[in-house]
Amino acid sequence: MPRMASIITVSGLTKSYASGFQALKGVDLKIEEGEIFALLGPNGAGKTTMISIICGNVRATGGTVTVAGHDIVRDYRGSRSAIGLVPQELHTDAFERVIDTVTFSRGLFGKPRNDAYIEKILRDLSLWDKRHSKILELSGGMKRRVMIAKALSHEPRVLFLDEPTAGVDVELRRDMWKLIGELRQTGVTIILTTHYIEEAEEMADRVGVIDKGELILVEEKTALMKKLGKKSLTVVLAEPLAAVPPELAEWQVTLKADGHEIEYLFDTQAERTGVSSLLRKLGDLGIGYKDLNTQQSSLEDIFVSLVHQEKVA
Ligand SMILES: Nc1ncnc2c1ncn2[C@@H]1O[C@H](COP(=O)(O)OP(=O)(O)OP(=O)(O)O)[C@@H](O)[C@H]1O
Repeated sequence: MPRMASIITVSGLTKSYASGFQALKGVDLKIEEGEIFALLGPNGAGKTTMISIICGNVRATGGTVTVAGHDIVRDYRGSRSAIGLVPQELHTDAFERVIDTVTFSRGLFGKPRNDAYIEKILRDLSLWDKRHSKILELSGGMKRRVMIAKALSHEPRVLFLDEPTAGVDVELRRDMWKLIGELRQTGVTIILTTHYIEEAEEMADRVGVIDKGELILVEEKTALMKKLGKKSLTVVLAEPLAAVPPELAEWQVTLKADGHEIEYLFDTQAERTGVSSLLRKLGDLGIGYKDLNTQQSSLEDIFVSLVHQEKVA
C-alpha cells in the first residue's frame, strides 16, 4: 500500500467510566487516509468506547485525538463534520421518507443543500428507487443502507461502521461487504468494528486487535496472516491408534476422530516444517495412512490465539 497521510491520530487515549472501570488504557493509533481499517476485539474490549470518543459522543479521560487535523475537543465541529457514523442500532424515524431523512441529516451538519449529491449517494446505495418510501416499508438490508446514506450525507472523509453486519444473514452480509468495497472507491476512509473475523479477513487493509482496553496488535492484514499463519496437517490413518506413539513426541501431534486421525500444526514460514520427517517417521513405525490434507489457519485462529495469549499472560 502506498504511504498515505494519517487522517486520524489517536495518542495515549484513556477512558475510565464513572464506575472506575478502565475501558481504554492508553491507545495509540494512526489511520491512513483511504484505508479500510478493522478493529477487532471480544465483547467489552473497548471498541465502542473508542469510536464514541473519536466521534465526540463520549469524553476521554486522557490523551488526544485529531481527525482530519482537527482536535476532537478543541475543534469538535471540525472533527465531527469530517466523520460519518453508522451506529450499531438502527435508529431513524420509521414514518419518514428515505430522501427526507437523508437530506435532513445533511442539514444537521450545517451543510448547504445539495440535491445532486444526495441523489448520488442514494443511487450508489441502490436506494434511489426507494427514495419516496417510508423507512418502515423497507427491508432490514435497505434500512441499513439508509443509515449509511445518512452517515454519508454531509460528505465525511471518514466513515465509522460499528458492527455493520451484526445479526444479519449471510447473504446480506456479503451484500454489505460489496457495498463497503464500493464505498472505498469513492476515497472515503472506512473504520469498522466487528467480531466477525471473516469480515475483517474479507474487507480490511489493516487490522487492529483490542482486548481489555489495550490495542495489542496493529498490522496489515496480509502480513499478519502470513506472519502468524499456521497450517494443520491431518493424517487419516489406516488403523486407529489408542494413543500417540512416544516416537512422535518431537512433532507435538494430537489424536483426533477417536484415534482415526493425527493432526500436526506447523508454521508455514519455518524453513523446515517437519511434514516430511513426520511422514517418514510414520512409515518407519509401520503406521499406514489413507489420506492427507492441510488447512491454512484463518484470521479467526490467529485472533483467538492472540486474545488467549493475553489472558494467559
Ligand atoms: N457508561 C459506562 N459505564 C461503565 N462502564 C461502561 C460504560 N460503557 C461501557 N462500559 C464498559 O466498558 C467496557 C468496554 O465497552 P465497549 O462497549 O467499549 O466494548 P466493545 O468492545 O464495544 O464491546 P461490544 O462488542 O460488546 O460492543 C465494557 O466492559 C463495558 O461494560
